Amino acid sequence: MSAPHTTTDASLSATDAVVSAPHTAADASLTTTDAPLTARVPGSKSITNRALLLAAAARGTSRLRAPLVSDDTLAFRGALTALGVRVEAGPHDAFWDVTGTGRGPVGGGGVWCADAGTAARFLPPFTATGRGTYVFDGSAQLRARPLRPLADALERLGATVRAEGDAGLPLRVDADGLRGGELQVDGGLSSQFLSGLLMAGPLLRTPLTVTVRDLVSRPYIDMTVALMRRFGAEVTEEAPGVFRIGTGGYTAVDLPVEPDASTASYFLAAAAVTGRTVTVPGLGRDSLQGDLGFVEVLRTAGARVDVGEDAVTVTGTGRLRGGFEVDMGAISDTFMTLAAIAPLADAPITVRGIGHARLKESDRIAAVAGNLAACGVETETGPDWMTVRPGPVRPALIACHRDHRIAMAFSVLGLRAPGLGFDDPSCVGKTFPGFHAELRRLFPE
Ligand SMILES: O=C(O)C1=C[C@@H](OP(=O)(O)O)[C@@H](O)[C@H](O)C1
Ligand SMILES: C=C(OP(=O)(O)O)C(=O)O
Repeated sequence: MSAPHTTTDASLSATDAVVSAPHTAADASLTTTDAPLTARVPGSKSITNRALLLAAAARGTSRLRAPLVSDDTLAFRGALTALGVRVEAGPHDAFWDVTGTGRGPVGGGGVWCADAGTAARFLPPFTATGRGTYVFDGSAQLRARPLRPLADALERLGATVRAEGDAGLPLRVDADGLRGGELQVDGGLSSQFLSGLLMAGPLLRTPLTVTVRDLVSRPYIDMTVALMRRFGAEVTEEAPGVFRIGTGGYTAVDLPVEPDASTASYFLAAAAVTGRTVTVPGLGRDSLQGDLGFVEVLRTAGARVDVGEDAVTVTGTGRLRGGFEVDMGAISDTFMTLAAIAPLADAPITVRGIGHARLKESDRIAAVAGNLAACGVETETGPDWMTVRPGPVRPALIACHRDHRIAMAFSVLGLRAPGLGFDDPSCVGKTFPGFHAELRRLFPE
């Protein structure tokens, strides 16, 4: 399997799905003559939290350079610390040194996951490879998110798991190591179940073969496999969706963390709607993050896009083209970035394949539709799609639903639509506490 080039895969699926793109009005008031901007985008949440886990499971001390420092990664780090893993931060969090034991944790205890889906889905399999009783819990928001397919899979590998909530958390894991063998897992609600099981694989007593059905968010699995290999694991995809993992464990590494591609989507979309040029350094064509494929959607919408070796640049062309449909199932964290700016386009835009986005920090289809309605924008929605019609955007109070991406996506719309307020702007801290300051630095009022 050629793991690292997920960006290309995601971008192909984004552009392939385009069915039509007729164009009409351009906004002549926008120009591209202003100075190019460079966005300071912090580290990838998904890479930081995977690297924390893999380093905790590895033999030796790993150095994670430029990790993301945000609510989600601090929750993940705190949970590992509670499990007895040593994490030492360098000056200004320039790096985190993580000392692993080469096996699962022992001793048991409570594990607080806060709002972090990655903590709730990656840490139970890790603890199950160790010994002791672990009780996982998190915020009311995280308690509402599904965990059952993961709990069932861990039971089949020999753990005793009790899910106390309707969906998942609180979750109790009685651990005494896991056996390998053949395992089937359903990936239709979230890819994170499979990522958690794959990462636990090298710590199992015998080799594991996992077959996944109905997988959403596939690029995150490619990221998981690529990082497992970086930490020395033997993992192969023997047939599409069939993964075999050897029992050789992990070895410590020195790992630079890329800037977060989902976070970059807001600044790149800002370029598209303002007619400016925005570059994000450190995100290039070899990125591990499928969400970089969002730029192909911006290209379809009329922006100029350059994905270079070590940077991505988007230039707005003064018009946002609509009149297309796009499947964003592989990169669903970025669908709100598109949907929030879609009223500015010259024709309707339809996003498909995003049913699983209803199971995140909020029901994201409903949250976007509700906020666009408050702005006087027409939408239509279905179980896994939404259409946004162009039209004037009136001032409104955006309901963030404690969802960082709702706040960030609608902030981009706010660059072109005056009078948007936010009921909970600080919820951006889940992945980028400095988001509003950075957007204001680049686009002063
Ligand atoms: O594995 C990961 O790091 C993630 C996978 C995705 O979730 P789903 O697989 O539930 O879509 C994504 O939405 C989330 O922000 C991070
Ligand atoms: C879905 C998200 O987070 P998680 O699943 O990691 O909580 C997200 O960051 O958009």
